[in-house]
Amino acid sequence: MPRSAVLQAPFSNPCRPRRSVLFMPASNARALEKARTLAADTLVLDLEDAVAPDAKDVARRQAAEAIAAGAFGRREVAVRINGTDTDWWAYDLRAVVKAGPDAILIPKVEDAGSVCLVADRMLRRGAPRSMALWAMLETPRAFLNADPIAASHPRLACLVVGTNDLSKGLQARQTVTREPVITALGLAMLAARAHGHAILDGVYGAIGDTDGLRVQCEQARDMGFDGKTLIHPSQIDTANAVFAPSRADVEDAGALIAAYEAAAEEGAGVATYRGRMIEALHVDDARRLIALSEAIAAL
Ligand SMILES: CC(C)(COP(=O)(O)OP(=O)(O)OC[C@H]1O[C@@H](n2cnc3c(N)ncnc32)[C@H](O)[C@@H]1OP(=O)(O)O)[C@@H](O)C(=O)NCCC(=O)NCCSC(=O)C[C@H](O)C(=O)O
Ligand SMILES: [Mg+2]
Repeated sequence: MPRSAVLQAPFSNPCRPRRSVLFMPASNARALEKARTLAADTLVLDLEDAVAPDAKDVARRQAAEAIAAGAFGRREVAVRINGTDTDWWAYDLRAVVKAGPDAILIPKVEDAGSVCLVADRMLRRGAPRSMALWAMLETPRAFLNADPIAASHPRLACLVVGTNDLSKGLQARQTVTREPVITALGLAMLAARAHGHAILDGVYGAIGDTDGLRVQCEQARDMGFDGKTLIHPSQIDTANAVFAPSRADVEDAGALIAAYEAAAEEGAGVATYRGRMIEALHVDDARRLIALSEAIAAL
């Protein structure tokens, strides 16, 4: 590959910040209304586990009405439908696809077939090409099948890890630092990036524990996750701060690019910057970081 191509190599989802991805039960009209005022990058209107069986009809209707009414500004809006092992998911799609969410999130995906099943039904319901499909990995089998799931369909754009259901399935304890699920997080991360997808971390259930939330956000950011799924508005600021490049990060990235370009002018393919070896790959990463920072600023 010529060096110019390396320097401008594409990277996954360069311009869509997903630092904070807030779930809310679509049966909760107050939460749907409040979401329009919150600083979350993405909203997930839940039709699945946060909605009681008796409230599924109301939730579907409210989700569709809220999306059709709009006023979500630049926030991305996804709908989590019920799993393909239920009687509800097809009704969910029938209600919400025509309202035009940005994405449909399928919970408890265990194989490529269920992604294709939902994708086919979305097509039949008239979903535009721009409507993405996201898949939640939440069971031991899902993480073992992460690669075929990630490769399953061109509409698939994002993986989301469900660490509550995973911990249940593993009979693992939920700890702040997550050693019991770190292998699964790594498998999901490998599969997402191998196929150019975004990837979001699981929720942190201790709503008042900002320190614990920050630890998990920093861990996820360092692993490469794009952001964290959240359950309460009080968690948004922490996720937004941790997953955004700092001003110092952006300045450092700009200086690194300048140092590399100066060395490249001299015909070198490798240089040193602040005592570190830098190559074209570091320039790609610096460009990604700057692009993310600019996209956040544009919000
Ligand atoms: C957990 C909650 C039920 C708590 O609700 P509540 O008691 O109403 O909280 P507060 O009184 O502190 O709320 C303060 C105000 O904020 C609004 N609010 C609260 N939560 C949300 C929200 N998620 N989105 C939007 N707005 C929200 C309240 O309405 C109050 O507003 P105001 O009237 O102005 O005072 C509740 O937070 C909640 O339902 N959270 C989301 C639960 C959910 O969606 N769960 C599903 C996702 S979890 C998951 O996916 C796990 C995964 O599957 C896995 O396996 O790991
Ligand atoms: Mg779950």
